[in-house]
Amino acid sequence: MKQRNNLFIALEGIDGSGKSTQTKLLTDQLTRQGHKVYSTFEPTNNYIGKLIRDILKGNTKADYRIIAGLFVADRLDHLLNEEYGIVKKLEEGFTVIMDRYYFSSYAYQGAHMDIDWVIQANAMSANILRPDVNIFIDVSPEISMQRLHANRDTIELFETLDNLKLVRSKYLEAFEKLKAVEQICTIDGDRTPELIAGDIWQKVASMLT
Ligand SMILES: Nc1ncnc2c1ncn2[C@@H]1O[C@H](COP(=O)(O)OP(=O)(O)OP(=O)(O)O)[C@@H](O)[C@H]1O
Ligand SMILES: Cc1cn([C@H]2C[C@H](O)[C@@H](COP(=O)(O)O)O2)c(=O)[nH]c1=O
Repeated sequence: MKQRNNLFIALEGIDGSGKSTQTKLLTDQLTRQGHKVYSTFEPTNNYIGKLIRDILKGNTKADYRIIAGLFVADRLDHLLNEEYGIVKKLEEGFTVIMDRYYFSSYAYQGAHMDIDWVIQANAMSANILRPDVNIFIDVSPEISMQRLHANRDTIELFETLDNLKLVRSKYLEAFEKLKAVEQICTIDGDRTPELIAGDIWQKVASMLT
């Protein structure tokens, strides 16, 4: 197994699976251990990400193919931007934690169009940077919907029970298709944040020098 001091970690899961919660817990843990950490997310808050969020809220209408293309463009900017790009952050020695990366496109856009097309459309990002590990927080869609309704006033475009069931199945399909080239670690997310964080830390610690 590759052991390095700064890693590129992608956290994946359906809406409400606890990615933001676990990003924070992992950031705190790594920081306590003396690592420089850059935590970030997709869709970004930059110019393309803002347009995507407008579409997700229902304020702007767009065809699914256009949404898929916007995620690809947002991702390339997120990788390559000279100011905030992840490639630069890794070169500077940061461990980068991503709340969603290209497996989110495979699962969410793959739920509405040919998954192989979505994988092809993201090939440039995969060639630039493949995560050292994709951590999939696997939560049942029913639990995830309960969490979203308990904690949010608004529900976005993809956040229905039927869609989240479909998205979860597309994550599993994408992992199966790409298991030869991707590092995938599945964590049972139907538990307390502390237990989930413990398992994530065990995986990450095993990859550090
Ligand atoms: N293991 C857990 N058990 C119970 N509640 C949780 C757990 N993890 C997170 N939550 C709560 O569920 C809600 C969603 O969590 P969080 O925002 O971390 O998920 P997310 O995957 O980032 O969501 P989204 O994809 O919608 O941004 C939050 O209110 C959070 O406090
Ligand atoms: C990166 C990415 C995200 N999405 C979807 C998944 C969520 O429903 C929204 C917003 O993400 P958040 O974590 O809830 O803030 O965007 C997607 O469809 N495709 C993607 O590539």
